[in-house]
Amino acid sequence: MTSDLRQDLINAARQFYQLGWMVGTAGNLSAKLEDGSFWITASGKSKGQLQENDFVRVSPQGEVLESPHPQNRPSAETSIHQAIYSLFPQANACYHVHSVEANLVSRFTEGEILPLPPLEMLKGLGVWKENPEVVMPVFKNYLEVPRIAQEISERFSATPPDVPALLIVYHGVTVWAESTEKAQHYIELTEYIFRYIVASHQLSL
Ligand SMILES: CSC[C@@H](O)[C@@H](O)C(=O)COP(=O)(O)O
Ligand SMILES: [Zn+2]
Repeated sequence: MTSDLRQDLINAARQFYQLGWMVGTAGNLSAKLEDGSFWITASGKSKGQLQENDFVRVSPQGEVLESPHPQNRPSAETSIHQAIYSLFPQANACYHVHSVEANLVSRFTEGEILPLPPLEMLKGLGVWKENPEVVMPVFKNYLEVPRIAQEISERFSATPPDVPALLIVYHGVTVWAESTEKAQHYIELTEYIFRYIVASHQLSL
């Protein structure tokens, strides 16, 4: 069971790496187990060639429970995954990638939000509305990652997001879902929406 989930993360990371969304060790992926602990990519690993021992299993509080290599450290952004699993108990996977488009759309944010175009693809993110007017929450990219996690916890506790995704400005997107398969879809969908936004600005639409 645990090894299956890591295999899902390995396969997703390889695909995202090939798409240019996890180059130079960027990004981190995690999947939650039934006891609430989660496997997360160890910090600084090449995401195109992960192996099962390139992960760390951490508790919901962030303690390392299992580390197949003694030198493995949990992702530097583990606190964001912890915040997401704590805020959304139904989430079983949390994926974070860095695409060029996520950084380009950072230019089109309006304070704490990125307005999303009313695309059919939003249905894939759970938005079942005609001509939806929804936004993606945007967070500042503090050097101290726990500070980003704290702001995510505070804002989402007060106001649940329209979509299961958030953008850290000039950094990348994070999505969460009930399964690793859905988290992969959500990354593909958010990246599609980012490409659309970038293209529409290029066309001055
Ligand atoms: C290419 S550096 C990117 C990191 O600073 C970070 O943002 C990231 O996504 C990967 O950190 P990691 O600690 O490997 O999970
Ligand atoms: Zn990152």
